[in-house]
Amino acid sequence: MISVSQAKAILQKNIPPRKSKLVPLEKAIGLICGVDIHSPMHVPSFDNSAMDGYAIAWEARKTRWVLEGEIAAGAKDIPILSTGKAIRIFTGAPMPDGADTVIQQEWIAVEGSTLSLQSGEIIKGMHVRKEGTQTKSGDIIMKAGTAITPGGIGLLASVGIQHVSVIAPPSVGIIITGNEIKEVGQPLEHGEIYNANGPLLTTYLQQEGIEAIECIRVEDNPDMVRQAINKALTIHDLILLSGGISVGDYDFVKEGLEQAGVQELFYKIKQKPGKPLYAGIKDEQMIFALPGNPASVITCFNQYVKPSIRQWMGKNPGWEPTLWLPLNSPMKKNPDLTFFLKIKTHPEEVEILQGQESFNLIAFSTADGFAEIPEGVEAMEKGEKVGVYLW
Ligand SMILES: Nc1nc2c(c(=O)[nH]1)N[C@H]1C(S)=C(S)[C@@H](COP(=O)(O)OP(=O)(O)OC[C@H]3O[C@@H](n4cnc5c(N)ncnc54)[C@H](O)[C@@H]3O)O[C@H]1N2
Ligand code: MOO
Repeated sequence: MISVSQAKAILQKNIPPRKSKLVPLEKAIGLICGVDIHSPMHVPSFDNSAMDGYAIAWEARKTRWVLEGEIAAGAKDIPILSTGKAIRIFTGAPMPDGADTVIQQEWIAVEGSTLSLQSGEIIKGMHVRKEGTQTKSGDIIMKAGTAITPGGIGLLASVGIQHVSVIAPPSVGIIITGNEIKEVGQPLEHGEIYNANGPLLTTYLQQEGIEAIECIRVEDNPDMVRQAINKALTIHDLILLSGGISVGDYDFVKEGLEQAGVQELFYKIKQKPGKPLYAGIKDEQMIFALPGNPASVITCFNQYVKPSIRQWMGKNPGWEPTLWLPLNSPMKKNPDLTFFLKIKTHPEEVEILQGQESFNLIAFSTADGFAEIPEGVEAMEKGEKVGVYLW
């Protein structure tokens, strides 16, 4: 069996190569920009007013103008400014030829068609947003590797970009094994349980920005498990299996993966929960067989699958704890294993929640992360700091 850090190091070295794809702008949120993006236009694309006020040609010590005409935002017929005159103008409206300065209306008194300056010092060029001052056509406006935010989408939309090349999220096939599993909505017979792993894995993947998810169920039958694996390998980049990876007589996942030509990266980690985790690769595909207990699935997903996906997608993977906080109670454990404990964080401390068994999901109603208690540690005192992974 390998340690948690060895398993993570193996995964980090074996993430398949990235692929890129073109997506509509509104689908790019949360994804990583795949190439440097150049602006196809100047921004602003025309000189325009930054204020509601009056467009003038600046002259030293001039304080009176004759008003003629107006220009609203979006106006098509733009008058030319005559010498000594002013044109009424609004924020975002194109500047008229002949004008170089805008005076905000609060500084001006209007009497008939005469404008007089009441206060303020007019600086040549003030309140004019000049063409190309934000961005020149051809400038790089977003670098490859940037996480695309709503603000970034606004920037790209502002230069008329409709599609953006991003690092493609992997397409994922989930295979849920188990004769005892029923879907929510079906009646349960004695000995049966509801499928928790399918919905939790699907929604974890959705949170990572993955839309191409197929989730199927197979019985604990070696031929059916093998066929499901082979089919998933023809379609998906990432395959997640739930259950059937331990040593029972009805655990057929490992042999199914071997028969499908998957190369094992590791099997079994010195950890609790999730000890019998399997990871493998085939061509440019990655495969995880997650131990069926739901809390083991959640732990293994968060510790190994999620960081692998994030690294694959060019994001910050989060292989290590993000926070160190003191325990609010002492704890004891088996020193041969790393423990991942469901926790609730409080402003200054960590609470270890009740129900740490691998079958027990109750802690997830309040948990906001895991604490990692490393291999080698047998006991911890109240107040000792633990590494925390928040969801
Ligand atoms: N003799 C040994 N037995 C077991 C060992 C061991 O080392 N020696 N390891 C235990 C550990 S640790 C784990 S974890 C489990 C992993 O078992 P499998 O991956 O083979 O999973 P299953 O046996 O199929 O299921 C385990 C458990 O989880 C429930 N389950 C399965 N799928 C779902 C689902 N989709 N939704 C909700 N619950 C699910 C299933 O009913 C079982 O109770 O092996 C131990 N045994
Ligand atoms: O390792 Mo298992 O996931 O503890 O029950």
